[in-house]
Amino acid sequence: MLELQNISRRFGATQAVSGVSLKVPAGQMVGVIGRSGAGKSTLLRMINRLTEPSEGRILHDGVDVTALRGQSLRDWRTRCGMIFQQFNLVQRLDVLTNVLVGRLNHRPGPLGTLASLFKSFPAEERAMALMALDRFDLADQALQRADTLSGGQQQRVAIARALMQEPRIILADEPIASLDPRNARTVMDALRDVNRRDGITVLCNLHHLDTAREYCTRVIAMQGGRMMFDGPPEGLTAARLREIYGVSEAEFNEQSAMAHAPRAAAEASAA
Ligand SMILES: Nc1ncnc2c1ncn2[C@@H]1O[C@H](COP(=O)(O)OP(=O)(O)OP(=O)(O)O)[C@@H](O)[C@H]1O
Repeated sequence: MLELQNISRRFGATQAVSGVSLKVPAGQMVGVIGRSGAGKSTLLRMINRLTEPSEGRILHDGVDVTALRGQSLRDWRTRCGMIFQQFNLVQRLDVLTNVLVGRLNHRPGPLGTLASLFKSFPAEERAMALMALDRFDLADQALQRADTLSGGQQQRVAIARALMQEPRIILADEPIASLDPRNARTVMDALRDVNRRDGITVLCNLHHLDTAREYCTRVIAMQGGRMMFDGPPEGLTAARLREIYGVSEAEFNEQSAMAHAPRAAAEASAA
């Protein structure tokens, strides 16, 4: 169980997240929706402590995550895989090595350079990485450079890399905001697969309510740093959505798409 107790974060005069409390039982797939600037990224980043909360506590299975330091904080970050909008792969390295990078936190001692590392991964870790790639139909691309893949493929490599951490939770920060609809679907399918087959809790920032509705059993709607709704997607009716955002669902989706239009367009032309 992941529990956020009255979590807030300020950046100067900006209240990015304001007094959010929620409990997420293990194995849920939760969609966090909201417009650009609503506080979605800050909320997720506080969970693995990439961003420090200004106030409040985060507990995981009773452990106070907000108090962790040093190795125990690194261990917590290993248990919380993070997926970013821009994939964050090492572009010049091959796909398999990128996936193996997810294993680095599991080994003590100095790391050496990434390129020279490959040979030092034990055969079982290399097999584990290949299986993770195969599961997302990427085994044939294992030895290609990461920058030769489409955005959807790169994001699935990032999910495979996160799986190598053997996480309990995956935090996906706008994982499909840069992708065209076809690639977006393959990435959401991959996240659903790790949620259902591996029982990994998934928290996923999304712009479109229809994606949350299709993939998530629980939706959290953020607006101005506050959590305005927390419940099953069918509870977020047209009337409730208008109450929160002052617009229809079509207008909400359109505004969200426009906020990320340049990135999505660049991705579509690169694919
Ligand atoms: N490091 C930072 N320094 C200053 N302000 C920040 C920082 N990170 C976020 N903010 C501000 O906090 C607010 C919430 O930002 P956040 O990125 O969490 O929103 P979001 O809902 O994820 O938006 P988007 O969909 O555009 O990613 C915004 O006003 C943003 O400008």
